[in-house]
Amino acid sequence: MKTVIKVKDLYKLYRVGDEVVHALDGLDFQIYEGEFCAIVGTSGSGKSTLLNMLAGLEKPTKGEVVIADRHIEKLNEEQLVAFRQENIGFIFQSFHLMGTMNAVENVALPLSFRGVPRNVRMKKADAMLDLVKLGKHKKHLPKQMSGGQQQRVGVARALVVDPKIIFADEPTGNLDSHTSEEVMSLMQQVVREQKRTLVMVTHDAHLAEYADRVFHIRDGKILKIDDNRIRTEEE
Ligand SMILES: Nc1ncnc2c1ncn2[C@@H]1O[C@H](COP(=O)(O)OP(=O)(O)OP(=O)(O)O)[C@@H](O)[C@H]1O
Repeated sequence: MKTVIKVKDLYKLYRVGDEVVHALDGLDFQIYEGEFCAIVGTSGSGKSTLLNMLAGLEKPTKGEVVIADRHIEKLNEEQLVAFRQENIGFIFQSFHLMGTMNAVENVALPLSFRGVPRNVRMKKADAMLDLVKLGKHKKHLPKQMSGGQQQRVGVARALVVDPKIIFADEPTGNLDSHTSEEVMSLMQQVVREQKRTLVMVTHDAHLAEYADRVFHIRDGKILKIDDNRIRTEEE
């Protein structure tokens, strides 16, 4: 199996007044190509800090984050922007869709930042919306769609740039439990079909069951890593 993300001896400390918070307290792990990994923990356990380190949004205090053979912690801002554009798709809790653009236009947006011609953009966005089963809602504005449909647009938008890795931060945090399950199973399916690597952060241990592997994090440390694939095979 090919390693896509390698985290080595990772620390992030924050100083708050006289106190030092160990947000990440010595993490070591690898994520392999094609895996769906969930990082699970309660509020304040360090999930968002970890995702920020992986995406290069913050610098670690110590340690290494190697993604697709690049040392993320050593890149400057300009290199990081280029790296993210080339390798990473994001799915956000609050969808982050443009209210004045319809579904296809929203999905096509990341391609316009890369200078892809309009007809190619629209064709790709169209295909992605079919993939997330929103074929009938292509011309709908975000406000004309349900929360679950809006997040499916978010999933399509993350995939449209052919990213090696997708990061999702509480992607179903604003959805009811039934819709959350639908979005999770869609993400699971497209990640498998398209052989993407997906790293999702959630506080919900039940939703984490959709992942291939579950990293349990507490006080900035990994307590254990569960492999759901082994269990599924045994069942
Ligand atoms: N910028 C910061 N300055 C100081 N402390 C911080 C900062 N960011 C995070 N922390 C602290 O680091 C720890 C981990 O925070 P983090 O946001 O990663 O947790 P989380 O698991 O994502 O929580 P939640 O589920 O509530 O978002 C917490 O104790 C938090 O208070």
